Amino acid sequence: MTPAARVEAAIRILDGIAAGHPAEQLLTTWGRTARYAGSKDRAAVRDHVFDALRCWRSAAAMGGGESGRARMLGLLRLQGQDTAALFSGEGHGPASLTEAEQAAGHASEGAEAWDLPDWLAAQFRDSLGPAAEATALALRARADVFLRVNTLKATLAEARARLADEGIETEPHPLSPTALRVTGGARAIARSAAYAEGLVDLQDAASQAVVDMLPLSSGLRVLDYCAGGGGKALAMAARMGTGRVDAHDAAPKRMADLTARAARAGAAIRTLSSPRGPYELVLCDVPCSGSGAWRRAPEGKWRLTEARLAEVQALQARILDDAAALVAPGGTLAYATCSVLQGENAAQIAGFVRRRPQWRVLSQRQFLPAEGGDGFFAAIMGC
Ligand SMILES: C[S@@+](CC[C@H](N)C(=O)[O-])C[C@H]1O[C@@H](n2cnc3c(N)ncnc32)[C@H](O)[C@@H]1O
Repeated sequence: MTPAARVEAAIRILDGIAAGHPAEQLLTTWGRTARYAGSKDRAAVRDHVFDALRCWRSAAAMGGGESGRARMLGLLRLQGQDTAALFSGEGHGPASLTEAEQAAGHASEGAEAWDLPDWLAAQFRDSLGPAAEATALALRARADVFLRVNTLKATLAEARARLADEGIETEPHPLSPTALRVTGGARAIARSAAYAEGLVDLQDAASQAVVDMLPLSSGLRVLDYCAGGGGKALAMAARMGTGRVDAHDAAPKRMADLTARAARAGAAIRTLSSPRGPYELVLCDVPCSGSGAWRRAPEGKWRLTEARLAEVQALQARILDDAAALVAPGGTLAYATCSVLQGENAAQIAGFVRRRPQWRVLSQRQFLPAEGGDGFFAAIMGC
């Protein structure tokens, strides 16, 4: 495909997103029909679509309209690309720019420049104060790819060397002693032997840093109460060395791959449908707005509503109450979100200790995207 044809494909997908269809679904459908598209074409179209989702408002402003065509035009202008060459009507690309399109478009200000809906920009300001702007702007850019070195199988140096042999370049990252930032060859990770043999796993650096905060040691009875795909359960098992982690999720299907992932990693993880306790440590990595991870999943910015956020916050409080009942006397309850919003983070924890005064907060930390990883929050509580 020509660069212009890739732009045309992205325009059609952006129109589908504006009509309410999920981006992943539209990309899959396009991929099935576009048999002429090679892997580089698919990656380029995907990048256009996700770049536009990250900059949905500012791209529309810069392109002078809300159609897929206007947003793509605005995005390319923001990126400093030659829009006349890409909108020339040639090479299966979009039709030439009209005079009106050439004259339209403006630079953004306020919530538009932050690429957030107005109500969320206000939440960012209330939650993050002086860090709000930098956080919003960081979420407009692509995320780095991070690996977690599985210390059950390799040291950091061994993993880096094995990855380098397969053309994957990495560097350590200050957020976690197990984190490697991928600086080259990211597309080769999934088919690399280092990955297949369980030396490394894909996991954001701040997600790893959350696990680093947990008081883990081998022999502890540990439960990951909201295990999902098991990223944190696997990291916990690695930290514990010989210990075992119990994993639970209200939607057990989400743990479907966990047994195979644990086997690959050499980690002892048992999935349970109704954990009984007591446990010395229970982690609740709760469902959340995902606002800290909007670089990776930018559609969330535009699909989240105030009503949905309130529902999620109520669910987080219920999960905390349920999980607390599984902790042994003197044990630890840990809470994590990939959110930067106060109502899901410090305010949620303040509400919990008000409801359950026997619990006290031992530590809590907000990780922001400006530190390199996703935005995460973690609180460790003891009773
Ligand atoms: C943020 S995700 C977990 C991600 C996972 N810990 C990881 O690191 O890969 C939150 C999970 O909580 C689960 N969940 C939702 N409601 C729950 C509940 N009431 N009890 C336990 N898990 C719940 C969801 O199904 C989802 O898999």
